[in-house]
Parts: sequence; C-alpha cells; structure tokens
Amino acid sequence: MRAQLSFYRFITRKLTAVLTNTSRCNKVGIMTNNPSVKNTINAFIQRVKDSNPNEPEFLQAVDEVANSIIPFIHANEKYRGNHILERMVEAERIIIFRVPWVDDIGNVQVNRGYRVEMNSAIGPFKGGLRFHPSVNLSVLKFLAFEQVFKNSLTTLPLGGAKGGSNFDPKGKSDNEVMRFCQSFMTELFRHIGPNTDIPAGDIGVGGREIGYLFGQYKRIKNEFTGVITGKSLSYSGSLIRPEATGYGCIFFVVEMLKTKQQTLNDKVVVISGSGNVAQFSCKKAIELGAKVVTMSDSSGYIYDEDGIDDEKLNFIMNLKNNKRGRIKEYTDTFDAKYVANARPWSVSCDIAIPCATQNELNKEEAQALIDNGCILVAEGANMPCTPNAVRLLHSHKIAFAPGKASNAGGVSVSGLEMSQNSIGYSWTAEKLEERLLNIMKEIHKQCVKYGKGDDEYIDYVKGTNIAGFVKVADAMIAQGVV
Ligand SMILES: NC(=O)C1=CN([C@@H]2O[C@H](COP(=O)(O)OP(=O)(O)OC[C@H]3O[C@@H](n4cnc5c(N)ncnc54)[C@H](O)[C@@H]3O)[C@@H](O)[C@H]2O)C=CC1
Ligand SMILES: O=C(O)CCC(=O)C(=O)O
Repeated sequence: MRAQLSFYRFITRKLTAVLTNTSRCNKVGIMTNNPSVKNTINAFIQRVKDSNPNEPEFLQAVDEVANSIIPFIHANEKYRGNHILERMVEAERIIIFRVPWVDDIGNVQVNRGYRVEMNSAIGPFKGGLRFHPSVNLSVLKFLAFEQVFKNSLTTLPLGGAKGGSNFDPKGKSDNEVMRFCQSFMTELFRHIGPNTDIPAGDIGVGGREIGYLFGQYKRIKNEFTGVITGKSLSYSGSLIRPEATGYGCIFFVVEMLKTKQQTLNDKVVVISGSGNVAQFSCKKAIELGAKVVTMSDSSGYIYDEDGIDDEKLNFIMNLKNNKRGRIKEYTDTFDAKYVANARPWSVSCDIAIPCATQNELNKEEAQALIDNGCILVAEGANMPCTPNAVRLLHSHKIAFAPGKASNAGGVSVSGLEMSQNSIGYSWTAEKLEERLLNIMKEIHKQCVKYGKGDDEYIDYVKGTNIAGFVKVADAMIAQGVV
C-alpha cells in the first residue's frame, strides 16, 4: 500500500513538473520528446512489469498504449489525477478454471480455461474466445486490454474482454471438440450473460465451436438469449458477421489509401494466415480490384504470382473450413509456389495485411517489405507486428494501421448482432455492410483526428490509442472510483 502511494505521488510529481514545460506541442497539444514525460512513462511501465511478471505479450501491449496515452494525459488536465491508466491495466475480473473432458478413446484430458474481463466502463464485457496451445494468461490479457480500446473506437457500447483455452482443436474429431466446448461452457456460463459478458470467436473458435458453446449455455440456463455472437443464421446469428473482420480491414485500407489519393485497384497485396480474417480480407480485396498473391498457415505460405481469384479462394475456404487441411495442398490444384516454414513478408507487394497471429512480422521482415516497395501495412490480426517492426515502419513514414483500428469490423458487427438479438429482428446483408463501412470510416476519422502530425503523417497507433482511451476515460470518471 505504501509502495503504491509513493508510486502515485511520484507520478503526480512528474506530471506536475512536466506541466511547467510548454515546449514542443503537436496538433492535439501533446508534448513530445520531453524527458520528464519519458521518465513518467518508464516508471509506469516498470510498475506494470513488476506487478505482472512473465507476461511479455501483455507488457508489449501496455508499453505501446502508455507511450501514446501518458503524454496525452499529461497535456489534458481532465485526465490527470484520476489514475485512469493505472486502473485500466488491472482487469476488473479474471476467471481461471479447469476444463476436463474425455477423448474418443476414453482417456480423460484436462485443459485450462480463462476469461479476462478487462473493462466494462462503456458497456458489457465483449471479446472473443481463443482455443490454441499457445494460450496463456499473458496472451489473453494483452488481447483483452487491446479489446477495450478497439471496442471503444467502434462507436458502440461495448466493454472489453477475451478468453479461451490452451486446448488445440487441430486434429480433434467433431465429437471431441463438442465435449471440450460443453465442459468449457459448464464453468463459463455462470460468469457471462447477454447484459454481462458476451463472448465470440477468435483463433480456433469458428462456427462449429460457437454452436457447441451456445447449445450448452442454453441447456444449462434454459434461456435462448444473445449471449454469444458469431452464431449461425439458423439460430439468431447475424448476416455479415463471418465476413466482418476481413471486410472491415479492407474498408479501413481504402480509407488509408484515400489519404494518399490512391485506390486498391491493381495493388499487389500480401496476406498471411488462411483463417476467417485472412479469407474475407482476401475476398474483399479481390472484389475491389487488388491482386492477392499469398496466404499462409503455421507450416508455410503459398505464392501465386497470377493472384488468388474467387475460384481459388473458394478452394482455400473449403480446404480450411471443411476439410481442415494445410495450405500446401493449394499447390496440388493450382500453379503456385509453396515455401515451407516461412512467412510471406519477403514477397514484393504494395500492401501487407498480416492476418494470422501476434508477433508474426518482425523488424527484418518490415525492412524487406520497405525494400520491396510496400506503402501500407494494415493489421488484420491482433498485434501481428512487433514493436521494432512498427517503429521501423513509422520511421519510413509507411502508412501503418494497428489491429485495434483496422480489425475492429468483427466486433462491430458482433455489436450489431447483439442489437438484432435484443429487438428480435434481422437486418439485411446490405444494411449491415453499409453500417460496417460507416463504422470503419468513423474509426479512420478518429485516428486522423488524434494521430495526424505537423508533417501530415498519420500516426494511426497514437490516433487509435487516444481516441479509444478518451471514451473509456470519460465513462470511468463519470462513474467514480469503481
Ligand atoms: N475472427 C475475428 O472476428 C477476429 C479475429 N482477429 C484476429 O485475427 C487473427 C486471426 O484470427 P481468425 O482468422 O479468427 O482465426 P482462425 O483460427 O480462423 O485463423 C487463424 C489463422 O492463423 C494461422 N496461424 C495460427 N497460428 C499461427 C502461427 N503461429 N504462425 C502462422 N500462422 C498461424 C492459422 O493457420 C490460420 O490460418 C487473430 O490474431 C485474431 O485475434 C481480430 C479481430 C476479429
Ligand atoms: O466479435 C467479438 O466479440 C470479438 C472479436 C474479437 O475477438 C476481436 O476483435 O479480437
């Protein structure tokens, strides 16, 4: 307690000290390169590090936000003294639970389940579930933390959360996946609800898993409610939700290109991943005239110099969504190169869209993209670019969109699915796609408002973080110390 008090006093002293220094303000009044602010940031990050040891992904996400937000807090009196960011890095609640299940040969298996309920200041907890062997507390805390900012940007009343398990659906039968999902929900159900916490999909959680999870919730609670999004249309899902993250990402890219007086037409696009986000980013990019030349999975990537067209993309969708095969099999049917154990960032392109997982594009790979003429990188995945890669892209003035902004289309349509569930009505695909487009345009506008520098370069990282922060911070201040 004493240590906490002296830390807060230290931060307050630092902020007061730098307030007297009025040099070097940018367009939104934020002082940059001020050594006192830098010290404040470093002290804050050290504090978070000390209280969250062995959580590198969470620290990485906090570090990025702190570097944007602390200078902003310090330039805006309203946000000083409330310890908003200190509160935002503490989850409101974290649930960790055992998930026992029986495999097809009768062996008992056990996995660990999680739900990180990060912040409910502006709405009920909302965010996906990830089933992947790499899942741990650090990964889910980083995802939940980012979700708070992302959901705030969507213009919808959604708090932030994330959950999942180290269960690996790869290689499991449908029955095994079903038994796992039923066991997972048998604990999770008591923590969620349509007005409390509304999970959805993420890596390893698609339509099949959402169906099993929803079915078990309904069975236990004896209630048919909009407790999960990403549901199938046959049981109150929303049109466009499967497409939303990828389509939204491309709509965001179009807005970014507009600032350069360019369009997607004839642009060469490199995409990583071949799951939900990758597939629908590819589909919309093709529709808008781009040539998509790569897709990948955790074993390697395919390079199709002629471009992936609708027929080839349908093949990939069937391969990944139904046959659950490997991307290499593309080359059995189509003329393309397969590169094993590698990522696609050395392929020459105009635009790169990483859509697989966190930290999948490092500094050397960013350098390769720059050397090959890439002008824009937009994150379809959550935090796929390492901090060094982002710094390099910024230093070369490459347009760079963080996932919190560019992949917010998925959760946005989840929010629209919740609205449709609550009024018992289904909107048309056209209306939903139009809403999605407008939300992505609005997010872009907010990024420009807070991220455009004196040299006209748009720092989307700063823009995203500040715009996302302001709404949550205002709500937290209004609600008192809770
Ligand atoms: N599904 C959604 O609506 C949203 C997803 N995201 C993010 O997008 C990314 C992809 O998610 P989904 O497409 O939903 O998942 P998915 O399970 O449908 O696809 C994941 C893809 O990533 C690949 N992958 C996984 N681990 C990998 C690794 N270590 N190296 C290379 N490739 C790897 C898989 O092979 C697969 O192609 C994740 O970062 C997720 O958090 C973000 C916003 C919304
Ligand atoms: O649709 C949702 O609720 C969550 C999507 C998600 O997990 C994400 O935006 O990373």
